[in-house]
Amino acid sequence: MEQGVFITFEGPEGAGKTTILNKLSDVLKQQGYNVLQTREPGGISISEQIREVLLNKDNTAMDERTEALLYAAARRQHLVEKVLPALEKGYMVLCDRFIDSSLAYQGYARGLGVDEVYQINRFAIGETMPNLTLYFDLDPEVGLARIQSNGEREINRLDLEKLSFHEKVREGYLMLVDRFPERIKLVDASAGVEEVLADALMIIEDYVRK
Ligand SMILES: Nc1ncnc2c1ncn2[C@@H]1O[C@H](COP(=O)(O)OP(=O)(O)OP(=O)(O)O)[C@@H](O)[C@H]1O
Ligand SMILES: Cc1cn([C@H]2C[C@H](O)[C@@H](COP(=O)(O)O)O2)c(=O)[nH]c1=O
Repeated sequence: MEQGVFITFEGPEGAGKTTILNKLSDVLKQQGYNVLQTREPGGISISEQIREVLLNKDNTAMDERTEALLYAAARRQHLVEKVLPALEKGYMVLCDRFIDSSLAYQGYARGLGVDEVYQINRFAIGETMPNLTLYFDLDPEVGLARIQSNGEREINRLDLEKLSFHEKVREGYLMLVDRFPERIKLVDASAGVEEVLADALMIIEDYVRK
């Protein structure tokens, strides 16, 4: 059977990844694709349990390397239990965050080192990298304000980091866009939802047409 396509969605807090992912899923299903929508950290029971530990606001004592290792562990389990079987069945897998989150948040913003964090993730994911990554670029102040005005979105441990941390996350992502221009495509997430959706859809359609 034909191998599927693995597409990941990245960006700082409140950039609109989940909003656009939900809409893209519907559009792509209507176009006839078998779509699996999932997220990191989480997506399956073990990884959702790790997510609770990672994002719990009370876990202020969490060491930075512990954090990086827990994200990688959640990623491994999610990959083998959910993502790889779907790709083997030919699905288009749309995943809210993947390795680039670890590179931007733990590697760059926490200062653990992008190459070091890449190495522990290679142990977790082996050769599996996304075919395509959409990076939703937004001023973190705007993203955090969006989250605060959304009454349904719980504020988590990472959201509570200083603005300077979130600015470094964005810097980290922009560095990754420069480093992997073939795989990572930038979407201007400051536009309205319909415009962002159209841009994201165009990037995916361009990719699958090739
Ligand atoms: N283009 C947009 N313009 C204005 N508001 C938006 C836009 N996209 C999403 N929002 C709103 O911003 C908030 C955050 O959106 P969403 O949850 O999709 O972001 P996210 O990138 O998944 O965030 P996080 O990764 O931090 O959970 C929501 O209230 C959503 O309705
Ligand atoms: C996968 C991954 C995620 N993070 C951070 C990014 C966010 O602050 C949270 C996840 O919350 P979301 O509402 O689902 O976006 O976790 C990270 O720091 N490192 C990672 O690898």
